[in-house]
Amino acid sequence: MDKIIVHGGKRLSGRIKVSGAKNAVLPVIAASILGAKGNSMIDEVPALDDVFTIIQVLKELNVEASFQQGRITINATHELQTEASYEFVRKMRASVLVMGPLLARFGKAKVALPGGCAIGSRPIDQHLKGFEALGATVTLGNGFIEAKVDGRLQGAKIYLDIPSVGATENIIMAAALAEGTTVIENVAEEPEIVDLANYLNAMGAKIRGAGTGTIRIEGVEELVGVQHTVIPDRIEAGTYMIAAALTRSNLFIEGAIGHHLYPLIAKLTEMGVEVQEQEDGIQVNAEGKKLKAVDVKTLPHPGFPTDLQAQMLALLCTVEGSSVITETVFENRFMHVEEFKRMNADIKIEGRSAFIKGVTPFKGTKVTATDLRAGAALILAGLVAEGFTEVSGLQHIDRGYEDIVQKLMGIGAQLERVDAEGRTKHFTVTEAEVEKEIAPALTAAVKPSASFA
Ligand SMILES: CC(=O)N[C@H]1[C@@H](OP(=O)(O)OP(=O)(O)OC[C@H]2O[C@@H](n3ccc(=O)[nH]c3=O)[C@H](O)[C@@H]2O)O[C@H](CO)[C@@H](O)[C@@H]1O
Ligand SMILES: C=C(OP(=O)(O)O)C(=O)O
Repeated sequence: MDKIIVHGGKRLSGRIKVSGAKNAVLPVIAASILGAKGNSMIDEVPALDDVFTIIQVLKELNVEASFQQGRITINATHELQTEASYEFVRKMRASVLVMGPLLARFGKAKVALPGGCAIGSRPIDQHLKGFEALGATVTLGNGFIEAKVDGRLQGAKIYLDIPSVGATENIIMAAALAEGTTVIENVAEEPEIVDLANYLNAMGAKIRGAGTGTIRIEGVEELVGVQHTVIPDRIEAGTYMIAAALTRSNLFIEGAIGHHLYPLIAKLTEMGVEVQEQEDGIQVNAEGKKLKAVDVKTLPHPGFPTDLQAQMLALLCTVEGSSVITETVFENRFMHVEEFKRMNADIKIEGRSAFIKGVTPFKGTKVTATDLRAGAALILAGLVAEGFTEVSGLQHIDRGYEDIVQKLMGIGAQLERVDAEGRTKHFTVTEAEVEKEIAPALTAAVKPSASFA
């Protein structure tokens, strides 16, 4: 298995470019299933394992999809299969997002039950409650969930118990083709929901209120494929903003949108980091600054994102004093704490809170990414650690960070990716490599992994 070896102690400087958002592109690709006419063309698509997985899911459904030069072209105009196998849902929970579009367009969808994962049990009851409210019959058995409706789904009033991102996405995709009006209350307000609604509206849907707590959808009879450019990845951007703070550097995060990152900007500012929003990105300057300890509580947007919790924890270890991070979104998202302790961190977990005592002089050692963001956070800690930090578990990082090694090297970090024999892997995911490495994987009907490993 590959590893990333980070040589700590290098000051970072310059510009780092943000890729298209993983969490926006996945629902957008799933929504392309709704295009009964024409091709969908999705631009700024990052070359990530999760993207390759969702393309494989679509191919399994008989959708035509190709990925070239950051653009995915999708044709879903013909009759499709309506079953998504465990193979893919197990690999990536977001595969469950094909359920709403399949149910809306073909009146049936069967998707493997996702099961638990490293950050929590992650049920999908709110998705299913939404489908049922729209008139579908939902049954569970043999590890699958099946939803069926005779004729069209019917518009309904739905209240989500939790503002779930996935449930909001699945239900708006289903309701887009329902007969009549659907009003969903207590929905997720994340920027990725707005991006999905913009894409669906361009396809011909009538969705209002995305980005607020209530979404109203007038169902239409048909949607057509269109071009759409995915928003920049606010979590990747936030990870690099935290990298600037953690290494006490001055970095420009190209493409980052301030409006999507206010909870992080507020915390960094509170800590004493200089953050300046500019037209084409965000400047983050922590050079020569003595940063302050702060408390952080993760919440649904516009609260502090759980997907930046591990990275923030790494940063707070480098600050003098006591900080508390409270994780309210996922019940088990502190698995990385044990790995940070291996690097010398002084952290105690009590219930849903991590009590951090700084300053930690991080020491390089062997650590394992327990999930995607934990992996990125360990790399960040490695940037300031004494000696070498060897991060394994890269299958998590490959799900969500495009070219992380090359990008960090571009701003002065010293790190490399090595294979099991210790040979350096020099690659940027160039278009040629996407074609060479990924295209064959996409043509295989079912392939366990499309990673580079
Ligand atoms: C692909 C994608 O976009 N993933 C993001 C999405 O995940 P995802 O859409 O899975 O996250 P949700 O917003 O659905 O989950 C939030 C919380 O609600 C619970 N829940 C969710 C649905 C449900 O039916 N019942 C239920 O109890 C979950 O277990 C969790 O505790 O939002 C999360 C919260 O911002 C992010 O961490 C993920 O990166
Ligand atoms: C938790 C994440 O993703 P997913 O919902 O796909 O597991 C994430 O992006 O940090």
